[in-house]
Amino acid sequence: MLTFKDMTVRFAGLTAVNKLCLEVPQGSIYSIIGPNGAGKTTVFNCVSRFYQPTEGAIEFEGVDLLKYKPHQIVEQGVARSFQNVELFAKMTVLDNLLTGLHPLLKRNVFKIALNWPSVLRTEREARGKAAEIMRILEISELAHETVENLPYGYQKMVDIGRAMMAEPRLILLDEPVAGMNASETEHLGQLITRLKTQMGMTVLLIEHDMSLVMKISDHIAVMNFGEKIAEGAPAEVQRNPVVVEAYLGEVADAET
Ligand SMILES: Nc1ncnc2c1ncn2[C@@H]1O[C@H](COP(=O)(O)OP(=O)(O)OP(=O)(O)O)[C@@H](O)[C@H]1O
Repeated sequence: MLTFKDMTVRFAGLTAVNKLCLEVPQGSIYSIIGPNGAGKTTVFNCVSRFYQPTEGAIEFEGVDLLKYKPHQIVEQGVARSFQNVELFAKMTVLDNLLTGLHPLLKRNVFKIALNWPSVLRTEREARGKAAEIMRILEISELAHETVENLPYGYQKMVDIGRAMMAEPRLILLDEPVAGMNASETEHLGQLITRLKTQMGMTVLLIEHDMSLVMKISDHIAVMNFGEKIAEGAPAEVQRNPVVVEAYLGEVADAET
């Protein structure tokens, strides 16, 4: 579904990502792990088109993704959550979710000007969709709460809910459980699995919580210093000595 072909990203003298090749299969939870500064978020920023790779290609469903601008990506079926929650803090949960549709609605501006009943229908449908997503996230009772008043774990949920609003076929989640406690992590892990199994989305995940990654991923790519150093199913990656040395050493030691 998503293919990286020899993608390199350089910032001045620094090579953040070096000749990366990845193939993300449709319908999978595909995780990218690696130490801080390995290049994971840079990969996301290329997919969401905030960064332009220096070399190489990204294809989504066989189409060159690099020809699109950031605001066109949602229309192509790709949405993302952010490492640091980036919501409208003074707005309600419901209104934040509705902003997730904004990139899709924008192009209908003439329709909006000329056809008021259809706009009302669109708004009704949008609210219906937001209600459905809040139900899935189990945050319906928070619909009219101002986001800045919510605990961090709930803000993360809203951030993901906003990405879900566009019904993407591919959703990028950047450290979704960072800052969450164990039960919030468990809950969100189940939700991420449901994005795949019930909603048919493909999930590209960056996450430092190794027990979550090992539990929910179908496939894991490991990066270090901008390079892919290993990939495979969770069990394969977990026992790969190169990975253990680069990243999982402490986790493996702790578990044995
Ligand atoms: N806009 C930028 N300008 C210059 N350097 C950058 C930029 N974005 C990222 N980098 C550098 O690229 C490297 C990879 O950073 P990146 O954020 O992709 O790593 P990461 O694996 O996501 O790390 P973390 O797990 O800490 O989020 C780092 O050395 C970082 O400082």
